[in-house]
Amino acid sequence: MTTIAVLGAGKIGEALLSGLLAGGRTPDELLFTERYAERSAELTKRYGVHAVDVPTAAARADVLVIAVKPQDIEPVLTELAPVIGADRLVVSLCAGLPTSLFERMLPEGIPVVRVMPNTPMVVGEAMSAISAGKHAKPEHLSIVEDLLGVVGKVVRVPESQQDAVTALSGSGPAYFFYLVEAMIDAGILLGLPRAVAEKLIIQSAVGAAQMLAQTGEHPVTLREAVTSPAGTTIMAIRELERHGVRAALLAAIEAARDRSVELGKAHES
Ligand SMILES: NC(=O)C1=CN([C@@H]2O[C@H](COP(=O)(O)OP(=O)(O)OC[C@H]3O[C@@H](n4cnc5c(N)ncnc54)[C@H](O)[C@@H]3O)[C@@H](O)[C@H]2O)C=CC1
Ligand SMILES: O=C(O)[C@@H]1CCC=N1
Repeated sequence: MTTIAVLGAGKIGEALLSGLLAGGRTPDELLFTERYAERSAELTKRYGVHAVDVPTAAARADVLVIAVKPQDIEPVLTELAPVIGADRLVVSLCAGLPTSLFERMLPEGIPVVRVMPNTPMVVGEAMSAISAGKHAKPEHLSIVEDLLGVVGKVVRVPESQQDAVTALSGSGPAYFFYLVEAMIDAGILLGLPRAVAEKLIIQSAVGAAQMLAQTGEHPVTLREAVTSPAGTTIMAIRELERHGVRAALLAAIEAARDRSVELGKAHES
């Protein structure tokens, strides 16, 4: 039985714990550490998973998943370094932080796998990209693939691509939520009751996502099928182009990539 400890059970840490439980893991295979006692109590009540301190997590868990904010990484690694055994696997979910930071702060030879997941983990639909650090072997990548395969899809990427991945799929759900929020507002503008607008847009988003996932058709083909000559859709597309929505997305995702690079640089020695 592989025991997994999540160090820092905030939004993504909780998403992982709940996704693993929904995927068939039992609470006794999972542990977490948390800075705030109130948060620990809340998670234990909700999931039956126990909060421990870092030495206990290092002693009992085979896989230590680090899910604190990048800005909070150093105290966690300082606490972990003296207590971690050589047979443990460290998995970082932290945006921007290179595996070299973990390798530098932890004892020599500890395998580290960098992961960029996303929050659809809570419904078993995460997209996670994984990269091996210098001491991580193919079997370590396989362990992480098996672990995250329970909560969604997993791809392997070179670590040099992780900042781009972070901007695309790590932050990606937020862009879709933003779009949905704006489209619901448009429904309100057109006089629909909020509940109706929400239902229309959420189901349209689910349907469109399922079509993308299941048909294998290119998004352009799917969009063209909705866009009738001199119809309604092309009038909306013209406005989206006029307002530079495509260019805004390119610039937005580039800015997210740049921020990921910057978060990593803040911890360079
Ligand atoms: N939220 C998201 O959609 C995603 C987040 N990530 C990454 O996951 C990490 C966590 O992000 P969130 O969950 O959004 O942040 P969060 O702030 O919700 O969670 C971080 C948790 O770590 C705890 N913490 C901080 N220092 C600690 C310490 N020394 N010991 C124990 N617990 C400690 C905090 O109390 C908090 O509950 C970040 O590095 C972020 O880049 C990655 C992919 C997606
Ligand atoms: O916004 C952030 O920094 C984190 C990383 C990817 C998604 N959320």
